[in-house]
Amino acid sequence: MLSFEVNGGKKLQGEIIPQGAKNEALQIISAVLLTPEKVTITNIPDILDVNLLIELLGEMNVKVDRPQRDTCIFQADNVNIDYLRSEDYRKKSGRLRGSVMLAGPLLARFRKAFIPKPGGDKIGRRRLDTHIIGFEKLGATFNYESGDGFFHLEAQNLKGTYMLLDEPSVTGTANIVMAAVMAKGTTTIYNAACEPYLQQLCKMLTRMGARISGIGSNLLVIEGVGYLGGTEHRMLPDMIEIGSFIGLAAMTQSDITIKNVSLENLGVIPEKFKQLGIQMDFIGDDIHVPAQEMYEIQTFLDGSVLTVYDHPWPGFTPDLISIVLVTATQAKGSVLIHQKMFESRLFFVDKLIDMGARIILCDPHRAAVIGLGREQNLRGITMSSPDIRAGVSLLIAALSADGRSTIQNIEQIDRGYQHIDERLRKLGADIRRIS
Ligand SMILES: CC(=O)N[C@H]1[C@@H](OP(=O)(O)OP(=O)(O)OC[C@H]2O[C@@H](n3ccc(=O)[nH]c3=O)[C@H](O)[C@@H]2O)O[C@H](CO)[C@@H](O)[C@@H]1O
Ligand SMILES: C=C(OP(=O)(O)O)C(=O)O
Repeated sequence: MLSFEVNGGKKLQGEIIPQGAKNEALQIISAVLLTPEKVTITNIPDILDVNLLIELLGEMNVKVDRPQRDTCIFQADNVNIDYLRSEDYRKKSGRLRGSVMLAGPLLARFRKAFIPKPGGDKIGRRRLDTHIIGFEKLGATFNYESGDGFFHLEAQNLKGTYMLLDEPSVTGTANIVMAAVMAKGTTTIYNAACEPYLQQLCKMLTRMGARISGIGSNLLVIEGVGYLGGTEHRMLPDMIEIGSFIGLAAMTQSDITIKNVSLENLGVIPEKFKQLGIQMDFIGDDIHVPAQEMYEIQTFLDGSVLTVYDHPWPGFTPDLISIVLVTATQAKGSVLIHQKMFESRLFFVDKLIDMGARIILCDPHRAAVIGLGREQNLRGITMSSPDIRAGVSLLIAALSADGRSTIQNIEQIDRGYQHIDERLRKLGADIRRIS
């Protein structure tokens, strides 16, 4: 098990370029299965989850040429579907959430798919109902085999229909969209998720020949087409990494410029960090976070305590709730953090409390943070990273803390943050990867 050893308390300085977006990459790379032609994808993040998905495609006989680390040329002209029934596939795909999105394109193109119990963060119940019910509405039949733990899906003909999703599931919407692009007739998806990840997917599919309207909204209308062709696609910068770097800069009193952030695709993210009192300058498409001694959490207009909660896009993403929480521990003032979507994502606060943070975990979904206002620094400790975003939050805490911290189980962090130790060292951090 790998760990990070961090000597905290150093002020960082410099520029950092965000990686390509993890959650977009998982959708986009799954979509290459929709065509036998070449698809070139750039700005691919070099992270565990994405590399594993690329490996899975390779095992399925998809040709993968990686001329540079951030660029892949895929060609799915001779796909081996049988691999999907193998023990190897079950094991590997069970290590990431994104593998579930292979099902939509496989159904669309090969009329059958298998979904093993997907992996990803253990942050609460993560059901697949939206995916499966959506596929069923398009005409697929499924059966769950408890013996092998697979959902088996089949569809002789996929037929467009109207559907109102029970919740705007991100991967669920992506899956249904990919299944519907080659269905017969018109599919209308209401209560669709509309994160930039999905907007990017729909734009890519459109370039491949799909006919999709309503992109960016929660009402997608898809006219099925008979064939999709090759294309090129460039991933947006990872908005979760960008938010993480804003929190990191404020918490460690660092002067950091986050380059090429694609501000227009960040939604309310900068605003939420502003509500914590963090000063930012927007220079072209860069965000400059100047070194700041103090940041003071705003109140609501009537003077009541601020609440930061997650909500489907264009609301605030649940993937930045842990980062906001840790950043608030050194602010002046108080905030209630409400993680509505996932029920096991806030338990990491016990480690922050051990480090000296003032936090009351009200219940699994809510934590009240009473900012220390730099009256005292956090103390370095040994801790383990329970999930990807909690892991980075603990890393931010460790970088700001007095003394040495050890963060174990950093595979969780490596799932989604590219070469994070190297990149932080370039900013002046004292961080080492140890085994
Ligand atoms: C690979 C990938 O893209 N992962 C992201 C994706 O996961 P994923 O697509 O798995 O997450 P879903 O959007 O399906 O939903 C996540 C959870 O939130 C609940 N839920 C969802 C919508 C809603 O309106 N109310 C609600 O309570 C669901 O029941 C589920 O438990 O979206 C999540 C929610 O943004 C992110 O945390 C994950 O990083
Ligand atoms: C929860 C996350 O990822 P996944 O859905 O891949 O587990 C995340 O990126 O914060």
